[in-house]
Amino acid sequence: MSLVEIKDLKVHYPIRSGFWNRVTDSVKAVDGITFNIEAGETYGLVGESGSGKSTTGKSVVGLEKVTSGSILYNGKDITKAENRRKLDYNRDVQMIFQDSLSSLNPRKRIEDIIAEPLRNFEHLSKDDEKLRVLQLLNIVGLDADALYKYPHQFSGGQRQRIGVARAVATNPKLIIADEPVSALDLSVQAQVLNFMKKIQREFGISYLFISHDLGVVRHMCNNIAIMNRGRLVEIGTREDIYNHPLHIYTKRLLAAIPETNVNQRAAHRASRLAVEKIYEDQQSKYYDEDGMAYPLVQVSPTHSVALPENIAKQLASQEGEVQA
Ligand SMILES: Nc1ncnc2c1ncn2[C@@H]1O[C@H](COP(=O)(O)OP(=O)(O)OP(=O)(O)O)[C@@H](O)[C@H]1O
Repeated sequence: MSLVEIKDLKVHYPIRSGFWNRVTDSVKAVDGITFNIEAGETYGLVGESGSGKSTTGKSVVGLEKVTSGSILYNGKDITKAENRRKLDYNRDVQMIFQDSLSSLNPRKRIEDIIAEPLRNFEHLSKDDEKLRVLQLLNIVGLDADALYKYPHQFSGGQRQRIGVARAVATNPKLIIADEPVSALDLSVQAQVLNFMKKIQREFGISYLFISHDLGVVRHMCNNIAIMNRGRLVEIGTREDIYNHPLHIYTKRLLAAIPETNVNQRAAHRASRLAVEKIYEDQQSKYYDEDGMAYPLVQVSPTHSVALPENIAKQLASQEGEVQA
């Protein structure tokens, strides 16, 4: 059994219009996605803005009402509030947000911000609580003088590390990290990601790592799902996605990773243009008549792509993949 099993999850937002404010349509933010997260792994959920990643993340933490489908945590469906209560789910599953300035209360000192989940769930003595907060600050590489400061007195990278410390305070099993480093400079990104990895090793945490950037996800994730307009277009291991991408949408995301090596820039630009040309010429091959992704088809034990079966198998064999 996987730690988390997401099965045919749908989150549709009603659109109301007219004098009677009736529901006339819906935004299919998440439209039938299925994937599993194993204990101790980092699972990447990647797609452009608006593809439904945050809605998925919020559904897993229980912040979003699910339209249909299930989210099993240790085998229990946590889309039902009574199961969340029974399982101590709010303690076991935490979230790290992209924007640390607005997700950390500006009027509270760091000591109180990090202690908040402890106060909700652990009920420690004042001394034990302070000791625990100091340990957590230490884990994310911050000094004791941070205790009495406010969020605005820190850099973006430091604030994100405070967000990580707060998220791990209750020893969670799963952390939903929604674009945790997108707002940071490249050098600071690496620092925060390293802290997240260190904490994962120490505490055996699983991450659902949400990002629009396949470049960031590469060094973090064992398995990756690519999301496009509420559906999954490709699922695979890191090797499958980076070395044998099959869907044009995945190839476009890969081509969008900035090239840092100056000598490679011309070649990188040429391959990006080539991918864009394939996208323009062959879009209809990759999407159904409504412009939506097809259901996923398995092409190897670890790799699935959203294409008609014959095309999926043909592309996979061109890539030299073992067929399921
Ligand atoms: N509360 C809401 N009511 C109506 N539509 C919503 C709501 N929340 C999200 N949406 C819509 O659902 C779709 C998916 O949004 P979501 O925020 O999950 O995407 P995302 O991939 O996380 O993008 P971003 O990285 O920009 O947040 C978008 O079209 C968005 O406008």
